[in-house]
Parts: sequence; structure tokens; C-alpha cells
Amino acid sequence: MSSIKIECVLRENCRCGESPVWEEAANSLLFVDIPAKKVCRWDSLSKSVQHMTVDAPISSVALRQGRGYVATIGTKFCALNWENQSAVALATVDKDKKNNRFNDGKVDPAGRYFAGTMAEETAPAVLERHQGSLYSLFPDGHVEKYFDQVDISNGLDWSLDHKIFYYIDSLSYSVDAFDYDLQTGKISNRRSVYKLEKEEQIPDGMCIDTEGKLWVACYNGGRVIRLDPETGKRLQTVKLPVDKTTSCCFGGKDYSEMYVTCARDGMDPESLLKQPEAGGIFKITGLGVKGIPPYPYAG
Ligand SMILES: O=C(O)[C@H](O)[C@@H](O)[C@H](O)[C@H](O)CO
Ligand SMILES: [Zn+2]
Repeated sequence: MSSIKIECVLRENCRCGESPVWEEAANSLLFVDIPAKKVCRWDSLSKSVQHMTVDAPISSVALRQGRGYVATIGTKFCALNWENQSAVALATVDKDKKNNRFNDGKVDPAGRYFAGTMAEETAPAVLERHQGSLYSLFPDGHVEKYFDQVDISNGLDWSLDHKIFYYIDSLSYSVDAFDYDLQTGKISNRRSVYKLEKEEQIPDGMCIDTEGKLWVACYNGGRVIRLDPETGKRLQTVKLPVDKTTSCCFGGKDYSEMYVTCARDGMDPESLLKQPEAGGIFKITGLGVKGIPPYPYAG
């Protein structure tokens, strides 16, 4: 048995930390603080962190082939230039929905940037329902819409053979799967592969490991869970010392470490005293499984 170690590596006090992405070339972890309109880059060697502030809630960040990053800001897919701290819009969605913003996003194995939207929350998980949609930004710059009626568009990833797309609409309390056509980027045949148990609370961000098992961060559940999407069984629970765990990714040497983001917004003063590391970045080692490198946006 490996021994699991959980450590807060950065006390960032994020209001809503999200979208952890390992940038191997820089030995760094990228992540965002959505309501703070901030994207951060934590250097795992020097332990220093750099920030870039944008003009609207920034809900996800991803690598971009060749240069810089891409991000979802407000209802825009954007290109980020870290050197001159600029964000340039590549496409806008949900133009008719003024109260919407993007939420979680991730790049598929063919370099398309997938991200979904939601209505802005008045408090965590309190929002006008069915306002969101799922989109992707293709490498040629055009946007495709997959479906609407989403409550809180969240975790997403692809199976190791690229034939399945996994997706979470948080308020369905379900992890869903679709057949995936990597050539065209089309999805079909939606089904549930796991329904969360009550104490697991709200499914949020998600990533896959090299055994094809899914890791889901449970918002309000203070844990990440490992799921077998083939049997629909939970294989493992790893609890963290903070309740509002939002997302997870693998990183570090050979992608053998897991990084977890979390939130402070929505916590009362008493819980904040009990969980002083809320809003920080956690590193989990000793899981005995590895992840895969993130795909870069190919446009
Ligand atoms: O992190 C996210 O994905 C959302 O933007 C958050 O607001 C929470 O997940 C949500 O409140 C819980 O469902
Ligand atoms: Zn999320």
C-alpha cells in the first residue's frame, strides 16, 4: 500500500480556485480564481506564484500549442499572452444571456477547447437553472454548440482511447458519458456512469488517470473520489482538510502527483477559522496512480 500524503503547497486564499493545469515545460501549475478574475501560475521549483488579472470572471485556462494560453473569460474564449498580460477574444457565446458566464473547460485530444456555461450564481450553487450550454472552440476558430439546458457545466475529460467523453452537470449529481468521435468532435448517446452519494455532495471538476479511472472533486464534500466508469463503482475516497474542493489534475514528476483547488466563497467565519487553508492549492502524493499530460489548444 502506498501512503497518501496531503499538503497545502500554496495558501492563495482563492475565492473560488478552479481549473488546475500542469504546465510541464515550466514545472508549474496554472489555475484560476473565478470571481477574483485572476489566473495564477505557481512555479513548483521556486514556489513563487505569478498572477494575471482580467476584466471578467475567468473560469478555465488551458495550454496553447506553440504560444501562451487560452482561457474562458466571461462568455468569451480568449487567447492569453502572459508576457504582456493581455487577453484577446477569439469567440463569444451566449450573447442573448447577459447573466451567463463560462465555467469549467478543457482541451480534447485533437486540440479543441471544450467549455460550458452557467447562469451567474447569487451564492454557491444558487442560480437560475437550465441557462447553460456546452461548447467547443475548434482549432480553426469556429465554435460548436453541443446541448443546452445545463445548470452548472463542470468537469470534463476523455477516455484514454478517445472514444468516450465524460461530463458533469453539477446539479444532476451525476457523472455522465457520451460516445466521442475524435475526428469530428461529435458526441452522442448520453448515459450516467456514476450517481453521487449524499455525503459526496456536488460533483465539480474531474480528470482521468492512466488506468482510465475518473477522479472527481466533490464541492462541499471535502474530497476527491476515484470512479470506475465501466462498473459504475467508486474505488477510492481521499478526504482533504477543506470542504469546498472544486477540481483536480495530475502533475509533477511523471504526472504522479495530484493537485486540488478549492474555494472560500460561501464559508461562514467559523468554518474559515477551522479551515484556514481554504482557497489554497493542495498536493496529494502517494496515490500510486499517474495522470496524463493536458492537451494544448491546437489553434
Ligand atoms: O467551481 C465551479 O465550477 C463553480 O464555478 C462554482 O461556483 C462551484 O462549483 C459551484 O458553486 C458548486 O456547484
Ligand atoms: Zn468547477
